[in-house]
Amino acid sequence: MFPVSPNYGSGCPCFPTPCAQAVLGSTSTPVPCPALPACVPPGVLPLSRRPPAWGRAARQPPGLPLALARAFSNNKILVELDESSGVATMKFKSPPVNSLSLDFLTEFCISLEKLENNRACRGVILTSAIPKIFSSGLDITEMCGKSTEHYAEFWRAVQEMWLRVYGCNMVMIAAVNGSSPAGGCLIALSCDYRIMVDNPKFSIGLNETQLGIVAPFWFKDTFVNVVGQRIAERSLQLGALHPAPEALKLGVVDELVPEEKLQERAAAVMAQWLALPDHARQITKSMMRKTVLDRLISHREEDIQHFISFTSKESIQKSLRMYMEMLRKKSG
Ligand SMILES: CC/C=C\C/C=C\C/C=C\C=C\CC(=O)SCCNC(=O)CCNC(=O)[C@H](O)C(C)(C)COP(=O)(O)OP(=O)(O)OC[C@H]1O[C@@H](n2cnc3c(N)ncnc32)[C@H](O)[C@@H]1OP(=O)(O)O
Repeated sequence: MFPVSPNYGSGCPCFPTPCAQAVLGSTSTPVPCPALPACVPPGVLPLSRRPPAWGRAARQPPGLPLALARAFSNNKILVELDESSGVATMKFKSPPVNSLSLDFLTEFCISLEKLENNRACRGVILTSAIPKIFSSGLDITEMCGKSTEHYAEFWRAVQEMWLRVYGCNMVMIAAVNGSSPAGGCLIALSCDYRIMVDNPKFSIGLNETQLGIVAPFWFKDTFVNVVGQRIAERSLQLGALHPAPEALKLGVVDELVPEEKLQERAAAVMAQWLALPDHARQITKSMMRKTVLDRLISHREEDIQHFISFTSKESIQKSLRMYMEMLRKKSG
């Protein structure tokens, strides 16, 4: 099996099965995937790939089986698309706590890409099928006692997930029906709108410092863009997990609803957002988020190296092991 071009990634339409041009020949001269010129920054879909579909859901592209368009589920995420509204729901169902493992992240990116490539889909609601938990954030076991190659692969997948959600042209709504620390909070923050269940037992925030680790700059940028510099600075330094009512006050989430109203409310908010012309909303979104996206895109490899050297430090490994031990003691 030949290696693929360094430009190859899930931004290519042929991902995850590289087309002939994406594969490096024995000369190992990088040959980019032919679809790449159409892909603006890697990991972010260009506006031109999504035709405007304002006012109605566009038709299903020919050749795609209808059943696939309506619902598909691999393992850890259930995806349902309502073609009449153009709204898909991605329901996380990876027990016990929807932690963001490499497998989860890979499935997440493939599922979102399928929806992006489906003209019938204009908006996505992210939610959880696990009671009381939206997502417990990055799977800590992926960052403990593994090889540097594994850390690189894992971190690239985390970056890819963020680039895809934050750079997504579709309307993204987080229906947060449980606790959402760290990476789980990042997913919600990367959406266009956040609705959380009104339950003070559910909390949300970037609690990395509590684990003895540091939220990467693009986590921080995303947070600052939602809540502003002062709230982000205090919350990040303290590694605060905000109970739902406090999260609302600080602007971490946009509204709270009773649990039984969550899906209905998410659908209503989605309908409001989809009432706007796609092209105007998409260009505005891209304009608001471009600087932050570009920062990671242009420093992606450096960020991976940074993650590897940070995570490989014995002191960081020790902190992560102690944290996992604390979780195990609490649960058992
Ligand atoms: C300068 C900087 C440069 C570079 C950047 C470098 C580094 C930055 C790196 C990383 C950034 C990371 C962001 C993250 O997302 S880290 C993950 C943070 N997550 C958490 O802190 C959440 C921890 N979990 C909990 O608080 C709770 O589990 C809960 C509230 C989500 C759910 O509580 P429950 O009581 O319902 O469930 P538990 O009994 O606690 O857990 C069940 C089971 O699941 C295991 N588990 C929980 N969370 C995780 C996780 N995130 N990863 C892996 N495993 C997890 C827990 O241990 C239990 O397992 P056992 O049943 O005991 O085996």
